[in-house]
Amino acid sequence: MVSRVIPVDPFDLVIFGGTGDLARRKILPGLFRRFCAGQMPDDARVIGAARSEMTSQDYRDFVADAIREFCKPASFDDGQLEAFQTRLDYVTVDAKGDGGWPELGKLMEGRDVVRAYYFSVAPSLFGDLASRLHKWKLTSDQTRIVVEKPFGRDLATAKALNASLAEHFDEGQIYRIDHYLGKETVQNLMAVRFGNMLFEPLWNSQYVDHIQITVAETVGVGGRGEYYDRSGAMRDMVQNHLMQLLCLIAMEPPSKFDPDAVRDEKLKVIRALDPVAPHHVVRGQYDASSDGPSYREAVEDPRSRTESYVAMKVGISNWRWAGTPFYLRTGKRLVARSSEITVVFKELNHSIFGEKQDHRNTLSIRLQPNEGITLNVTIKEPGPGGMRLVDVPLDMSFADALGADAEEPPDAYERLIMDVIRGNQTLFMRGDEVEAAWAWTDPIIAGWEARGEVPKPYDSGSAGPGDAVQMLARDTRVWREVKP
Ligand SMILES: NC(=O)C1=CN([C@@H]2O[C@H](COP(=O)(O)OP(=O)(O)OC[C@H]3O[C@@H](n4cnc5c(N)ncnc54)[C@H](OP(=O)(O)O)[C@@H]3O)[C@@H](O)[C@H]2O)C=CC1
Ligand SMILES: O=C1O[C@H](COP(=O)(O)O)[C@@H](O)[C@H](O)[C@H]1O
Repeated sequence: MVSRVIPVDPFDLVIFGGTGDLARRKILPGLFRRFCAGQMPDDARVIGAARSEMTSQDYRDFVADAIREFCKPASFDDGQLEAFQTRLDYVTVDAKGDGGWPELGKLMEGRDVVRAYYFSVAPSLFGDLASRLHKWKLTSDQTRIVVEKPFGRDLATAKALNASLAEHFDEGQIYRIDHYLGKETVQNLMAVRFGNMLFEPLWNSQYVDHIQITVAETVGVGGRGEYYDRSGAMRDMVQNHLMQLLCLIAMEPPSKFDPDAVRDEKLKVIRALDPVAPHHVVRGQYDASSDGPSYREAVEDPRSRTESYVAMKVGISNWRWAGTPFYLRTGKRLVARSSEITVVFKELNHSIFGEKQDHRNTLSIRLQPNEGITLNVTIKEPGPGGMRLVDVPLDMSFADALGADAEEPPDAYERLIMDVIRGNQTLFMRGDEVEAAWAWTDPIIAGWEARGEVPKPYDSGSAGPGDAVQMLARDTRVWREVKP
């Protein structure tokens, strides 16, 4: 397969928080992979910025260490790494003070290139960075800012953040990252829905019984306990990643694949979400196991009421989906790392084969691992046993289908950063979308707090709390098995 690398314009990318965890694990290795793929023009530079005192040479060494640690072994050679290092600079900058800003300005002076500022710092610094970029005249029409999650912790804080960014930047310059939108299969979801005749006519409550969205993780909260315990699965995963998946699966076809057409349709879905009744939500918290501490041990709070798991039944009140439930679940320390969306079609209303069997078509879109799509269809059981029906998968793994020599798809962060440089906002959240998502999430969280709800314990390495199974059983449905 011929590799298709679409070149981007020359750029200066300043990473505020260039020494942090996200920069080391995702942003810098991602940029290096794009460099190796030939997508970084000669006149493109990456500038790390943080409070730590270091020289540009120190930073080049720091980045090389990060790349050696987080890029797949043997996927590059030292020559490539040395060439990438020549594109790196570093400035000591304090987001809360004036130190370092003139030096940053000097470094960027006189360069007629795209300017992108990646805010990879704590959200409390986003407003400081925006106003100091403005104060030190480091912005122009060519400027873009990339804002990490979490984008607020509720509607009020998200509105305040939108307002503070809007003081200095137009909406067209603000790139709110949701890295799930950069995943290969998430974009494939749109290709499958809107690039085929086959599915769209059946994509509604007349033919779809229900839809399941699962994002299961094996990892716990790790070193991010302090942040996570203030957030929980609802704020950390549902309000953003699962909400985006729900939007893409449920939205109307946009008139074209452009940023506002797509984001308008997603917004309509969020605004059509029903309020969620308390008995349609299950919250869980993982227990200790032989290979790891309990949630409460991990966050060092023996009474924490924060959920590491949430499952919910969601309704969409619009013409297409009224009556079709969407079941969402996500959690940490589960049995497998497995993210998938499954569309479960209705049973046939009459069987000509004279036997009543539960045969349903399902379409599963696997996000990770083993990205691909499986369509379950009913056929005759092979052999002389008469007309007995059996369900078989039509399975397509993208890796197999595209061939062993297919180029490995860019990871979510590298794809999204290149979209920032290109000025393409399709895979980024618009301010009104984020606010609408919080407006739906806030009352659910407020209800838990008002009722003093304690999450249900679940075994690490399990599929989550039994109550989530009961929630579907009440609807005579079952969750898909969580398997790697
Ligand atoms: N890590 C992850 O997996 C994920 C992180 N995120 C988000 O990304 C952002 C960064 O997270 P993460 O990298 O984990 O955080 P870290 O705490 O690891 O890094 C924070 C960075 O900010 C710098 N910094 C802190 N204070 C200032 C300041 N006053 N002025 C300038 N720089 C400052 C730090 O460097 P120094 O101390 O030298 O100034 C460091 O480079 C956060 O918004 C987080 O929510 C989102 C998803 C996943
Ligand atoms: O944003 C986040 O996502 C990760 C899961 O991302 P994935 O790409 O590994 O599926 C999650 O672990 C983290 O808590 C959350 O902040």
